[in-house]
Amino acid sequence: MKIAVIGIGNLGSSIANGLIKNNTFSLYLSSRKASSLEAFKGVENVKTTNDNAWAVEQSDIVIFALQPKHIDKVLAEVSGKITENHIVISVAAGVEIPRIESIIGSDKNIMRVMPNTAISIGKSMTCIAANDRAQDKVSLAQDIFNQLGTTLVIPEELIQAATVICASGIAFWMRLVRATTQGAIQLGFEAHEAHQLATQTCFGAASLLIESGKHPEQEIDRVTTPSGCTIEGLNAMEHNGLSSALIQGIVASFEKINQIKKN
Ligand SMILES: NC(=O)C1=CN([C@@H]2O[C@H](COP(=O)(O)OP(=O)(O)OC[C@H]3O[C@@H](n4cnc5c(N)ncnc54)[C@H](OP(=O)(O)O)[C@@H]3O)[C@@H](O)[C@H]2O)C=CC1
Ligand SMILES: O=C(O)[C@@H]1CCC=N1
Repeated sequence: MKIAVIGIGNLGSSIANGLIKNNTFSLYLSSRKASSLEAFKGVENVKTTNDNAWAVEQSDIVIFALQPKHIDKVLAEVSGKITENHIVISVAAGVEIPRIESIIGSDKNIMRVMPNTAISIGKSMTCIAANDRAQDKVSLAQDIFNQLGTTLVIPEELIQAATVICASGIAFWMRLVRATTQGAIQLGFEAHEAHQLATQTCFGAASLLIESGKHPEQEIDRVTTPSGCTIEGLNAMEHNGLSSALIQGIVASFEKINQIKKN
């Protein structure tokens, strides 16, 4: 399978790194600046270029990892090279399938895929939506992205919400980890120890929920000793608006992505 990634920035490089670790794909990485491609020079099964059209011509699947403000121009530039056999994947936040179809044609296989930066280590939560033409190609996309984490196929209307929860979500969880680290340092741990305690506890909490399939409150009930320190801490956090702040942040992020969609 030959995969082109157009735009080797934060997400494009994460996708490339995930695909390289997998070691079953031939990759064509295209970006404007030589510095964006430097880290991939000489890597086995990887070709780098600043010629987007060439990368499209070489590949079966093309992933456009461009900012919303750049994607229309690049799609128009390579449109003539996109065939009915290509699978065109956009990860651009807020850029809807009809907008892509209006540039390259609705007779093309088009998907909006929303991974997160954990794709670089094969741990992405990736949501996938496809246009009518590409419905029979969705399982192929799932096969690829399942090798880079976990996938969920969703209707396109939910991709904006998935972007907030899964893609922006990485930043939200990082901030919670950082705050926990700051708390641990205040309680007496060295910074590196605090980081280890926070990240491993976060990992343990997520793993417990994934492996048990339980609701978070069931696991919380097992930790909260009556009159104990956990419920004291949880209630203080809620009095200060922890759940409310998170939900408001998610909604604010969703409102913003819907503005990007209109631009
Ligand atoms: N970052 C994230 O976690 C996530 C991002 N997204 C979406 O992915 C997209 C990319 O985001 P992100 O990686 O953060 O953005 P970046 O700005 O880091 O990367 C975009 C890259 O596109 C390249 N580029 C711009 N114009 C061209 C062109 N004409 N030809 C080839 N390459 C070009 C730039 O490369 P150069 O530097 O070489 O000029 C730049 O590095 C956005 O639409 C974003 O909404 C979605 C989910 C998660
Ligand atoms: O912040 C953004 O707009 C992009 C989309 C999700 C993650 N990064």
